[in-house]
Amino acid sequence: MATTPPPPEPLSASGPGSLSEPGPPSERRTTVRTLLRLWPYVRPARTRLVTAAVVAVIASCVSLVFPLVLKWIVDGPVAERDPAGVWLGALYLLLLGLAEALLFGLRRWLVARPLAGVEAGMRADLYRHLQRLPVAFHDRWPSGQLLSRGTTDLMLVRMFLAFPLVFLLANGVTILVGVVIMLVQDWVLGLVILIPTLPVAAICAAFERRYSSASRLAQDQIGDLTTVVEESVLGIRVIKGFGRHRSQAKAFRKLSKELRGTELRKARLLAMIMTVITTLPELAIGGALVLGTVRVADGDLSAGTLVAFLSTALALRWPVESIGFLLALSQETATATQRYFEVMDAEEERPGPDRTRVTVAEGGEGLRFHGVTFRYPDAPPGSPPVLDRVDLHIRPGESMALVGTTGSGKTTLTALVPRLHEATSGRITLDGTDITALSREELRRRVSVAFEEPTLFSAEVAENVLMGAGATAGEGELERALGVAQADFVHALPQGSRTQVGEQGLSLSGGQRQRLALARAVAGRPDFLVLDDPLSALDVHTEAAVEAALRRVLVDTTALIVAHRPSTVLLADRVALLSGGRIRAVGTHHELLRTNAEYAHLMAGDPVTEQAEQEDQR
Ligand SMILES: Nc1ncnc2c1ncn2[C@@H]1O[C@H](COP(=O)(O)OP(=O)(O)OP(=O)(O)O)[C@@H](O)[C@H]1O
Repeated sequence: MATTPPPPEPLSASGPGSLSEPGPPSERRTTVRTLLRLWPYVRPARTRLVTAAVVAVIASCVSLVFPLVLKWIVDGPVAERDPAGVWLGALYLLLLGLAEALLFGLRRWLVARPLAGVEAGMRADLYRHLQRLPVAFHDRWPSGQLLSRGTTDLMLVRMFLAFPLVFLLANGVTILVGVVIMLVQDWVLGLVILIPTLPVAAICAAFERRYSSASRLAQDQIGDLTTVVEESVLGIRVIKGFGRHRSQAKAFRKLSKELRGTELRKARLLAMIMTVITTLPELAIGGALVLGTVRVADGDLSAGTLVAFLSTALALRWPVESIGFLLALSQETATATQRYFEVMDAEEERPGPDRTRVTVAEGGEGLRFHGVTFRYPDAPPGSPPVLDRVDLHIRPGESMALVGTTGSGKTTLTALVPRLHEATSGRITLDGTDITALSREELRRRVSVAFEEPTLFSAEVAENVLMGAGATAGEGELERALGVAQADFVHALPQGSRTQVGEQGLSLSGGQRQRLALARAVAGRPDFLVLDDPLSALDVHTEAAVEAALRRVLVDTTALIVAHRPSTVLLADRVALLSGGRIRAVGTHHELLRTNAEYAHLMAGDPVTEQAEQEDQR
């Protein structure tokens, strides 16, 4: 069975985001390696990115030429009182300024379009991958965590590629070139400027570790906040119905406050590193200024050299000061990348043997469970399996109702047929062929499902229904499916079957949505139909009409129908009782009523059952 790594503990302050614990060394080492995983996405944009980096380096280095022109003006035309020379110097400075501005503009233009493509490509891959991940993965991951990975995290990645990555390189080269220029101009003053290098490097390393933890926590908290917002919007009826605005708002405020706390912690760390990075070099520049002035007074140094030296040092202020900010953004991007790949690394559903297509023998032996055991991957260790060596045979063309108490595992059993979950052990066969030997495409073509909680997509009614049929299905199939599901109300909608149904079909009633989900299940004329209590939201008259139509459909379809109400049970040829993880009895409704006390108890109190019992007694 496919296993996926569990999601990080998003809300736990003692989880991977805790500032007090910088994380294991292996985790820290992976920062650069994590960023390198972006390479396949960045590859197509590499030429433009490299050109942009070169342009940024040239633009930064142009800023270092200003002090050299200044030195030339001070030691030359100014010392020689030559106004024409001063004007010429001013012209050089103007041209340099223009060149610098143009180069920065060019850099922006170079990266904007390809990086939007990188972000879009990564998002498309994430969406594609999410569609292929097993249901067990989606059971475990909160939707907000997935949403935030596909939005905020990817935006951070794009911003990093457009700005910090290029500037880390450009500013690094500028600092190196500037230091060399200063050392060449005067090595003593150059060494004074270099004094803060070691303490700044040590403080940067400590900052990086702490900031990494804080940014992980903040990004996970954004995911949790997104989950709460999403649940509140989807569950707005429950919230209003139960008057839970205040408690829901309180829960939101709590999470929001925690996120604010983490963001403030990040801001404090950033303020600390910015203070250090600004103060220590400023002190060194101050020291160099005092020493330089004394040496100019002693005649050991020309005034022009001191002006050029200090102008170079001042030109390096932005590249040096930006390091804290750039490191912070790099850390946030490493975290975003890590979060992105946590999802991308999760194992997809095994596709099944697509190439060696297995065809199911016609007129075979129906749907069969052979000693099927199932345990949810996240079930507590030692807990009994939900299904324990289930044996069940549904003959070809037969419809079998599955009954059992709430939580007995009916939904779980039905989910195994279309392989929404994989059986832990045992086999399920369709007309004698193991379902794991069929390609997913083939399996889902032959087996149709309708769930108790019907999900409709933001699309036309017709699109929602024909989703269950082949690509060539048209009006005929649509009308037939709507007829079977007794969904005539569709024709009364403003645009008939072309009416858009709202988000999750919320503009329709529960019963209307169930009927559309049922229509979707029968639209493709499947050989095997799995229905998880599909009529629960219908009134008795509509249910009776749907049942009559379904009975006609079920004549040549092998069906497994989860049922709670005897009226649904009566739709089936036979009934299977699921209890304690096993099939305890199989027979007709009336047989089981007579012979199985548990079944009789389960159905007790229902008018249909009571009527059947009275008939039996007569
Ligand atoms: N994703 C899951 N992870 C872990 N346990 C689960 C998961 N889904 C269901 N369960 C557990 O499996 C058991 C069977 O659930 P299932 O939904 O199959 O029951 P059911 O018979 O269909 O119930 P109902 O009649 O109420 O719909 C329950 O104890 C439930 O808590």
